[in-house]
Amino acid sequence: MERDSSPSDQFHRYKNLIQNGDNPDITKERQGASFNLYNMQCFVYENDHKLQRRQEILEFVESHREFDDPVHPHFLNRDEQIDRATRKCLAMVDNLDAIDVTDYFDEAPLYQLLTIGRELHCLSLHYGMFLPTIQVHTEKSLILGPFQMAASKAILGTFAQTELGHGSNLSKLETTATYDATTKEFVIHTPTMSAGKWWPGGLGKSANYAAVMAQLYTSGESKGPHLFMVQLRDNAHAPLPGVTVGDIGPKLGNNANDNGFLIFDHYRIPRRNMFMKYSKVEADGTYIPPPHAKLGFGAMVLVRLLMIRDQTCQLGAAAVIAIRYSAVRHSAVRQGEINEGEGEVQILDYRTQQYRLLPQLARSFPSSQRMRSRNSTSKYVTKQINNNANMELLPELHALSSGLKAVITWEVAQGIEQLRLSCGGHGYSRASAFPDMYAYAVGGCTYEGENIVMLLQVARFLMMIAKEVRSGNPKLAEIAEYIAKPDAVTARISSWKTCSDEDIIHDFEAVTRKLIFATFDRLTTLERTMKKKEAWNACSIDLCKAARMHVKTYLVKNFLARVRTCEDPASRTVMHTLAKLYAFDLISGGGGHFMKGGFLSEKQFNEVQLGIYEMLAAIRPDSVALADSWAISDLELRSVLGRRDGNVYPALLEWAQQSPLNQN
Ligand SMILES: CCCCCCCCCCCCCCCCCC(=O)SCCNC(=O)CCNC(=O)[C@H](O)C(C)(C)COP(=O)(O)OP(=O)(O)OC[C@H]1O[C@@H](n2cnc3c(N)ncnc32)[C@H](O)[C@@H]1OP(=O)(O)O
Ligand SMILES: Cc1cc2nc3c(=O)[nH]c(=O)nc-3n(C[C@H](O)[C@H](O)[C@H](O)COP(=O)(O)OP(=O)(O)OC[C@H]3O[C@@H](n4cnc5c(N)ncnc54)[C@H](O)[C@@H]3O)c2cc1C
Repeated sequence: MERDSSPSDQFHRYKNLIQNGDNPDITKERQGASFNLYNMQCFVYENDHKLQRRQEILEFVESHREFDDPVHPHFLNRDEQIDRATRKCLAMVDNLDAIDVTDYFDEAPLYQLLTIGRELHCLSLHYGMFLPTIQVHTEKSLILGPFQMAASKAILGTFAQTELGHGSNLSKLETTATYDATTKEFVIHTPTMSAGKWWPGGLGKSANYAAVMAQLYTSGESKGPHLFMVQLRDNAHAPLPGVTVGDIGPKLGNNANDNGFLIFDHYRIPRRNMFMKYSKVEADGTYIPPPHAKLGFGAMVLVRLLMIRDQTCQLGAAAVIAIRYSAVRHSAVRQGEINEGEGEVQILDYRTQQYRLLPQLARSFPSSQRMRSRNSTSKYVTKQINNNANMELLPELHALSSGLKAVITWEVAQGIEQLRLSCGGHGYSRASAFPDMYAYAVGGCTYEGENIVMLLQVARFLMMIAKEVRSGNPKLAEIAEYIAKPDAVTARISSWKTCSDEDIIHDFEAVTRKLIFATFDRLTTLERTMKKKEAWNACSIDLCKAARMHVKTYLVKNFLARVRTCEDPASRTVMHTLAKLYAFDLISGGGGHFMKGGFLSEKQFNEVQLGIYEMLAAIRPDSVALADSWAISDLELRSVLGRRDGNVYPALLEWAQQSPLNQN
């Protein structure tokens, strides 16, 4: 169809009307901050070295043309998305010298975000689970070969555990690995349709190897799920005889990843392909059990820890976008004026808007920071296990990683949705980045352990502690010491300005303790008339509530403790208010638990509510600077709404220009 002027011409006419330079509102916000941004950023990232590394990695990526996107990824179809991600992955791993590849918590995820964006891709499982599985589960004397092959990409692997019929319940996986002592091989087989592997990332097209979880049978006996290194494709990348493999189709998000299915037909692998660091099958078929039954699940524990940090950063990025946008957006209708006649206001000035934004911003800080010390805990535990077969800390680490994974992924997904809503219509556009962020984050509620299933693992740990405390002989892990403290009758919380950190912690601990023991009592009462598993099922909603509260208490305590380490007084003051807002918001949301039995009085509850309103007002002038303290570049953010310069409207027009529908 002929037109007088193309959409592109019209666009350029608009664009010329728009002035260069940062949006004046956002500049004003920055100038009004009560703290020094650099000091705050150093606190957020622990030290200036980490901050400097962020900048160096950004500059490296920006200066390499192979990381450019000729077409904006939002406008690609699935094949093109996979091609793009694969091209980027190759460029990424060809330049690994740019980062410390062992830094899985900071440098590696940042590098990946800058090069590819928020996507699980064809190498996510290779780096995220296959390499860690080799590291954690291969005997020291044998590790070099497979590790070097995997590290150099001579082999590309995935982690194939979930099946069509079973994902959470690992004990019921159906794929079998039957040892044949005559040929010294394992026979890997898919005995039923529901035993087909389903979901592994990178399996559909990319991987040629997999760490496969299968039920081990040796000398005619079942020994439970074990891991095996299995080659799937030949040198020409065709599936090997006995292997059927393919892509499972499009999903809610992460569509650049070729999640796949896998069926084995009596497929043989050498005996040494069993990962034998902890459990073994000797040549004659003798089985040697591991020092701890659950060591085989170690790679999952590590990835849960990685996810906690990764997901929290998504919430941080979402808060940055929504806060910056709220600073440059004015409400367009007359009713929007707070004081009639004084003109339009920034939407950031609405108290309801602050209530949508600032608790999410607060939520994004504690878990990201704690993960730095969790990283050292996990290293410590791994060392203990490797050196002394000391398993004492394993249950604590399992409970903690499962609980944090469940609570944080849920809060991140909910938070991103709340922040999307706070941006009105533009939040619904993919240009905002919210849809991709949400699709990425919500996947984390399911993979690496479905959240309810994970909470129930925490509850197992808590019920065991409660039983020990009641028996008067507790051996308490550090994270559970508070469970043995004496009962508290009344809450200590008061006005946000006067109540101390100790008061807040006292109340959180007391409420969580009550919840744990109330659940424990209900469970033990039910167990008198029901089978144990039936009683557990009947109690499971309360068990999840107690587990959630335990994790939230942990997060509140750690946020407050971390704020105390901030050396810059101005930054500490703002962060302290943010930490209190975080705690008060949790109390307000969980009011039922706090007010039960009159623990928190109505007067105190009102003070909590009022405190929230006052803290929102107190943080408001610093909100853009607090968003900036995440030190996220535009390349990392990938959001038109969250641009650092605040020039949202021309950027939206420019982004829309790339729609293929505007090309003819
Ligand atoms: C440049 C490079 C760039 C690199 C960037 C890097 C960034 C990476 C980012 C990450 C990307 C990765 C993406 C990942 C994608 C998803 C992958 C998957 O989903 S994969 C698939 C993920 N799939 C899943 O996650 C499946 C989830 N399901 C499970 O994990 C298990 O079935 C279960 C835990 C639920 C039950 O276990 P089960 O044994 O069946 O049953 P019981 O309940 O009877 O428990 C008995 C006892 O065992 C105990 N215990 C249990 N586990 C552990 C442990 N780990 N430890 C210690 N203890 C443990 C438990 O406490 C209990 O103790 P007690 O009370 O008796 O004392
Ligand atoms: C994006 C994505 C990527 C993935 N990547 C991989 C991968 O690379 N490799 C891999 O092996 N897997 C992968 N998975 C699979 C993932 O690990 C599983 O989906 C997950 O572990 C949940 O298992 P399920 O799907 O069987 O859910 P189910 O266990 O069937 O859960 C369904 C419902 O049942 C409930 N439920 C289940 N068990 C219990 C219980 N004991 N008590 C109470 N409620 C229960 C759950 O809470 C949930 O509400 C991926 C999944 C996704 C979404």
